[in-house]
Amino acid sequence: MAFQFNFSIEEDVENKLTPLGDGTLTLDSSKEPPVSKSQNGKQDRKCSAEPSNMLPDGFWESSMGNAASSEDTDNAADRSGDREACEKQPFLRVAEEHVMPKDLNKVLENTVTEMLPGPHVNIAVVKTVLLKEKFPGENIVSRSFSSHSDLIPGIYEGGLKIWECTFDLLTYFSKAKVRFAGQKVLDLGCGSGLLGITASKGGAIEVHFQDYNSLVIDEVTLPNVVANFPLQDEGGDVNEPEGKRQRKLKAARETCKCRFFSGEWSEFCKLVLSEKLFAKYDLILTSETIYNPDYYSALHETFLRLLSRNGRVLLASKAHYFGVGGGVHLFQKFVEERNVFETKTLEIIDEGLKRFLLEITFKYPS
Ligand SMILES: C[S@@+](CC[C@H](N)C(=O)[O-])C[C@H]1O[C@@H](n2cnc3c(N)ncnc32)[C@H](O)[C@@H]1O
Repeated sequence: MAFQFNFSIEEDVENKLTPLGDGTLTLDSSKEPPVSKSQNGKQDRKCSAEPSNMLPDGFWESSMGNAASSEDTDNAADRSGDREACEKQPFLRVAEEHVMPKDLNKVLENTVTEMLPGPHVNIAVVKTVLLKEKFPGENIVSRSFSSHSDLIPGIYEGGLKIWECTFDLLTYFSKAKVRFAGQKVLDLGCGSGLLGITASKGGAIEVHFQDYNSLVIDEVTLPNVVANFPLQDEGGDVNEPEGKRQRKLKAARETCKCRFFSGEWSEFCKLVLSEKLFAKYDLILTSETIYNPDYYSALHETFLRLLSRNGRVLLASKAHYFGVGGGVHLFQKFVEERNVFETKTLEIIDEGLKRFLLEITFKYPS
């Protein structure tokens, strides 16, 4: 199955892309093993804030503004400490919460919405047109295009497009009649956010979306969520038919129960755990997030710290990721060695590139 892009880039921008230097990896494992362009297959990971030359002016500041508005003073102080620590350790991209904009129509500006093809009925996907004026200079989109890579470790982790294991999990949800009702769900490494959106539509009480890149959250995840719960109150027309009013209320409730975070996993953990009333997740959904063995420790720690004792992780992955070296068996071995969780194979999809669906639960639930 070919990967489906849910963004496009203005032609003019594409024409002006300049080739990148070392450090990019291609993960298009559906055809042939990709080539690592760097000598050691890696690039120094950059710290916290998007490097200023990769984002539009004011982009970082605006997401900082969002974060500040959602945190109390103590937490904000903690976070600034995190930022300093992060500046010293260039491995951690600091986590931020992205607040849902009040005017949801703005979120869908310059986008075209389509229904997801195939058996995954009822999910709208936004095709985002990333305009040159909005993202001047170099950014993760142009870097991804210019380097012909699906990710740039530590800079762009692949969330701009929908990866095929997402479709495997969506299919599994319907086949296995996975229940979301009443659950607190995390879509970890969400990209398009289709897993979390499905959970929300299925009655989850709260859904959190996390992606490494703030651009992905703002330009892909959030628009997709809004496109799936599009109605909002436009001023409370008293003559509005009851049915329409009820639908608006329902849509508003759906969007309210979603929260959005960007940042590296251990930073994300710190951010959510800093909330006094944080309740752990009943269900963590995660697709194509075990490609890089360097991240296994942070991922395992995230499950450990954020999953409720009786909760479960549903993880979808290719058997092996050429070029980066991760894959199902390596990750299962890593989990076994830590002896905290057990993994169960739910399904093996053996068409094209072999893919796995795993369930991960605590070995000793309380
Ligand atoms: C290959 S993409 C998959 C996106 C999406 N789940 C899908 O299936 O379409 C991997 C995702 O994992 C997240 N990710 C990978 N490594 C991460 C890390 N160390 N910290 C935080 N997020 C990470 C990225 O945000 C990215 O969206």
